[in-house]
Amino acid sequence: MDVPCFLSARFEGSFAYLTVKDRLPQILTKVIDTVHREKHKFLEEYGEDGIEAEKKALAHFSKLRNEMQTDKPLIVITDDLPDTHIWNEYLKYQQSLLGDGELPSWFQSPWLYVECYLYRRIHEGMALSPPISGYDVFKEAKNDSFFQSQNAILALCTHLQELKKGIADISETAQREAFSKLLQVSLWGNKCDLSISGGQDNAQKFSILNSLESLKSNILVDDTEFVWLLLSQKKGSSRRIDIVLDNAGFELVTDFVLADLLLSLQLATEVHLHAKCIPWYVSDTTKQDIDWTIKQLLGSNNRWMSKCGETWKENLQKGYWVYHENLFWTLPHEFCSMARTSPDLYAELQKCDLILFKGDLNYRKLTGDRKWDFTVPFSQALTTFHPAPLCSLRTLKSDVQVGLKPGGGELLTAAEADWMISGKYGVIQFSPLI
Ligand SMILES: O=P(O)(O)OC[C@@]1(O)O[C@H](CO)[C@@H](O)[C@@H]1O
Ligand SMILES: [Mn+2]
Repeated sequence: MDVPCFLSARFEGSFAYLTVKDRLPQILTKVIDTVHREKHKFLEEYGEDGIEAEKKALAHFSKLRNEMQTDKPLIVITDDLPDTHIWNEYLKYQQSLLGDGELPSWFQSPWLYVECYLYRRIHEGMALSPPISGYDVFKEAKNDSFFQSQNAILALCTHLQELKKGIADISETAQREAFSKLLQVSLWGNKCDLSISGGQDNAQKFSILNSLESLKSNILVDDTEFVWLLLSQKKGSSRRIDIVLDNAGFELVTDFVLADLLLSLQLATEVHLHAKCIPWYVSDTTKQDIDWTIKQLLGSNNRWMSKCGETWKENLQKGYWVYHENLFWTLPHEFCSMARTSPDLYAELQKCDLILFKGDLNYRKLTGDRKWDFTVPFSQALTTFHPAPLCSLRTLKSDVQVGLKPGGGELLTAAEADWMISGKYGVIQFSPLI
């Protein structure tokens, strides 16, 4: 099957170009500022070794920023982590795709590759700077985002606990309505992403529940009915739903609330959560973020928030929720390569009854970050990636979108030139197991 070309910064004026030219350097500068500000903590904790390490990391990041801003060739990664060889093999693969003498570079190579490569080089900078290697350069921003979203989190936890009080007696229609509402909350939670904002505050300041009705027209593809039909059949039977998480902070709470409801409505008997192994795309969730978020809720003086914290901690302890970690999620690979490059993960996902993919980067990897026509069916854009029935919950923050009705994309472009990158629109897009 012919597949279109990759999004790339080589297309001047494209969103990829503006990202590599402006936003990624902005994100890297915020990393430099953050590590610089932590100097006194590194001194307190590690003495002079901490200061030397901080200097080494800053030098690494400054060199990295210069390489990116002057479109230098991409270079091998020199730390010695479990995925280093995979990244360096991938660099060779990217080079093999080019003509003689050409080298992969920031503005010429596929956007998906160079953006993922940036975050892996940031991690390299910390890995090469012991004893501060374990410091998450995005932690402060992720924590702030959580603290700025307290009102929205409080409203959501209250909503969930009130709903659960009478959940055993509500009608099938009310159950479907409750599910649909929290699926939309999880979708719009994806707006709170610190990569699109260049690391600037992007927290959820008010209760999202009151906005769902007004946001409905911004859902460009709503396959909730297909998801509901899949899950409402054989309720109570053993069923596994996986959530490939995206951002920490408010979005992570919306995903926990959805995961809680899936169990409470007996739409699932186990929910598996996939987070990132390393700090990624500024606000993506790591295991430390999961533990920190639940601890914050547990310590809340609000009864509903602390109740949620207790339940979610217990779900993880008792195996109703299962945590997974896999290097694949922080590699540059399109998901259609998973069966070949990460067969263990693909086999794991084949055990699922449904996989929920959160966010824009996952959507880009699902569709290969290619410039598909808007009307190409979602299942077709997945090409060979069909481990299980899957649904993307994604707010549009990059210029790739499939599965629209004829003329839909063109109408939106005529009305709002930035409809694919503003985060204003979203999709609940389903693909059955084919
Ligand atoms: O995956 P997320 O958190 O929804 O979004 C990630 C993102 O902000 O980063 C990239 C732009 O730099 C795009 O994929 C998208 O805009
Ligand atoms: Mn993200």
